[in-house]
Amino acid sequence: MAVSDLSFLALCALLPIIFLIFLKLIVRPRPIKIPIKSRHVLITGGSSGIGLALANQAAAEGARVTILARNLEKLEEAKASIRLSTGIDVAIVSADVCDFEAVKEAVDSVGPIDVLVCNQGVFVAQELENQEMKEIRDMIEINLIGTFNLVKAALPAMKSRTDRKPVSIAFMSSQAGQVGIYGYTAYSASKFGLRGLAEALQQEVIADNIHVSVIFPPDTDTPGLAEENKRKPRLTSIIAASSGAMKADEVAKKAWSGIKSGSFFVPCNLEGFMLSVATAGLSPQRSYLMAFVEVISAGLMRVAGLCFQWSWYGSIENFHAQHK
Ligand SMILES: NC(=O)C1=CN([C@@H]2O[C@H](COP(=O)(O)OP(=O)(O)OC[C@H]3O[C@@H](n4cnc5c(N)ncnc54)[C@H](OP(=O)(O)O)[C@@H]3O)[C@@H](O)[C@H]2O)C=CC1
Ligand SMILES: CCCCCCCCCCCCCCCC(=O)[C@@H](N)CO
Repeated sequence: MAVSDLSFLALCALLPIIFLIFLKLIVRPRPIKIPIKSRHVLITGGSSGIGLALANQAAAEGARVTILARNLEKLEEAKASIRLSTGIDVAIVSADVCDFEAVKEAVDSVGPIDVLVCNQGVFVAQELENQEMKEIRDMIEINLIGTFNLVKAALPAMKSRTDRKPVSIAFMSSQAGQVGIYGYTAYSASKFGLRGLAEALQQEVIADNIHVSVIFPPDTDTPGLAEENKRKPRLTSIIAASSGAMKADEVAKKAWSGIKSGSFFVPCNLEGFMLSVATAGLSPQRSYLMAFVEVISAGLMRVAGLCFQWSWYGSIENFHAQHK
């Protein structure tokens, strides 16, 4: 092999390293750890499904947990089930996230929060044409406006805490908050909204050492999903099946590991990882490695995304052909 060939090879090997150094200069660094042991964690929608799994795991890790939801009986049941599995008592508080005054009162009554997980949510899959305005309003009100109410109520105390330890605000979005899916016009709008809220909020609160995370789960086995499945458009199920379903415990595990490392995007499975890379846009990124993966695979991920779209539009076409 000639010397020039060797130096060319060496350059090829060096390029990624040079590129990583360049990324290190432009990506704002600081790996971070947000411990939850002995800290106060408020989980909304903590009486069922993913929220209950989040509460269970946080309690097991030694966090002081409060769960918030509307129905007091369901909250009591959740509290009893967490005690049964962990031997630990969580605090419960009943409030409707749509009512700002009630949220403020609830948040003030539970004391300063270190980790706020806005997980409450409702979902009814239906073509926009067939969906009631009431269902559309509920999804926007509970999933999006309710989250604004929570952040507005909790932020003042979070900002004025005296220790400067890192704290977190996390939002439960959905893979349907990264890509629009048939049957989810209102739901996707509410979940895409959370991303906008999160991106802007992160810039506003970074100086207070508050770290924002957005979690994007696929279909997850919960009471909410069982209810949704009773009347789901066939095409919604077909398209959503592109991403493998998960158990609530698995989603909670991914969510906690993302929140604790201060990750902005928290995908939950392989498809979710691909989706997060494909939709990285101008989202913040604190991991050089992930930034590197995003940059070098951007083109390829666009191709993969187009293949998915191609297959989804194929399913839609087939469906209409069969139902003419
Ligand atoms: N399951 C899935 O397939 C997926 C779910 N997600 C998201 O994860 C989150 C949790 O979903 P999941 O566990 O399935 O839902 P569940 O329906 O099982 O639980 C929803 C929780 O939210 C609470 N809640 C609903 N409305 C309000 C309200 N107005 N004020 C306060 N609390 C409220 C419920 O309690 P109560 O009714 O008593 O108020 C309950 O605790 C949602 O944001 C959902 O969009 C994301 C992707 C997939
Ligand atoms: C670049 C390649 C990316 C490939 C992956 C594409 C997969 C998209 C699947 C979207 C599934 C949406 C599920 C919504 C779940 C949900 O929120 C409801 N159950 C209501 O809660």
